Amino acid sequence: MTNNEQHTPLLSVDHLVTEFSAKGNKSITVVDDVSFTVNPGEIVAIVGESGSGKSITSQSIMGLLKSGGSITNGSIHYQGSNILTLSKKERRQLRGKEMSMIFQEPMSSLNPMLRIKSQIAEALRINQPSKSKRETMDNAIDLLKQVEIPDAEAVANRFPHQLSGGMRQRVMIAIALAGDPKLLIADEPTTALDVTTQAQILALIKDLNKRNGTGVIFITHDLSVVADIADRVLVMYAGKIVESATVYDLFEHPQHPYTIGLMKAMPTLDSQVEELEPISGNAPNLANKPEGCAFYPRCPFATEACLTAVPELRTLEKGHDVRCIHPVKEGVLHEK
Ligand SMILES: Nc1ncnc2c1ncn2[C@@H]1O[C@H](COP(=O)(O)OP(=O)(O)OP(=O)(O)O)[C@@H](O)[C@H]1O
Repeated sequence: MTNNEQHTPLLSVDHLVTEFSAKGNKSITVVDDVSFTVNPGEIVAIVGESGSGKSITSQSIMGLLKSGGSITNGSIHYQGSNILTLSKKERRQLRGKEMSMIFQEPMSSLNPMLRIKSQIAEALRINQPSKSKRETMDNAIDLLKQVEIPDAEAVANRFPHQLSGGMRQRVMIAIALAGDPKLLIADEPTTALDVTTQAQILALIKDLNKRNGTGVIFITHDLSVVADIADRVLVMYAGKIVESATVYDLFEHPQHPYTIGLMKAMPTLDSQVEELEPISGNAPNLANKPEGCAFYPRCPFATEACLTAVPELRTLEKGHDVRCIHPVKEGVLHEK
């Protein structure tokens, strides 16, 4: 038994189901029986194409589902307590202090009318209302330094539009760190950034994770980002986890045809554009999913059985789960 397993996980999501309902329409299940844990100091990546349910999983954890969305089954335990039983006020207190989130486009979360220092101070005051104005401002500058903003004092006096995309994302991370959270959810935080800035932000998140022992859920559609940052990976397809493994196992021994497809579509430093193979077809319409395996219509290895068999998530070896009746390990994959 490893050290991590002896302790209660920081976060434990069990059989989570989240649905959306629109007036007069049947409700649509967008997160379907999702279970995973995050330990302190661990970075868990959730990867999958657009619409696979990554963001709704994180919004369910944060208690930030938009209207029409609701959790209809399962539990979410934070440090051993089911947070789904908390009041709205208690959930609000948890956000910002215990768990924080950063998004793809910082501009939509920052107030364009307020200087950076005031926005960080506002986040600090929620958690430390008794601190003097001077102390709060000093803490705000410290946070900007922690996220490696050069000339923090000058940046503190600027407005969001005066900063580059990378600097704005650093400011968002500083705001997310104001309550000293133990869990950070990063939803595609580097997608809008150029490659160099992306690498700097990833390095910063890794550094904060190692230095403060923060558990991180990192959401992305980009496997090269996963390879760079994650300890463990959950691959999502049509609302379900289809593969879950350590980052090493996932890249060395991918088991699910969807994961293999994502890898073939992933550019590497020495790959030629013509070698890349996008996965054929489109992700299914969640209101009208195929009957058996949801990946069946796009799967180059599918057999008759996949048309009707609904695959369970099963453990192939310790720490490596797959939702496929023909995983690579069992040696039955033959491309059609
Ligand atoms: N407010 C909403 N009402 C109805 N359906 C929604 C709503 N928000 C999201 N969905 C549906 O939930 C599914 C999962 O969406 P989600 O945003 O979690 O996907 P994602 O994997 O994060 O994709 P992306 O990378 O594009 O953000 C999608 O099919 C989407 O259409």
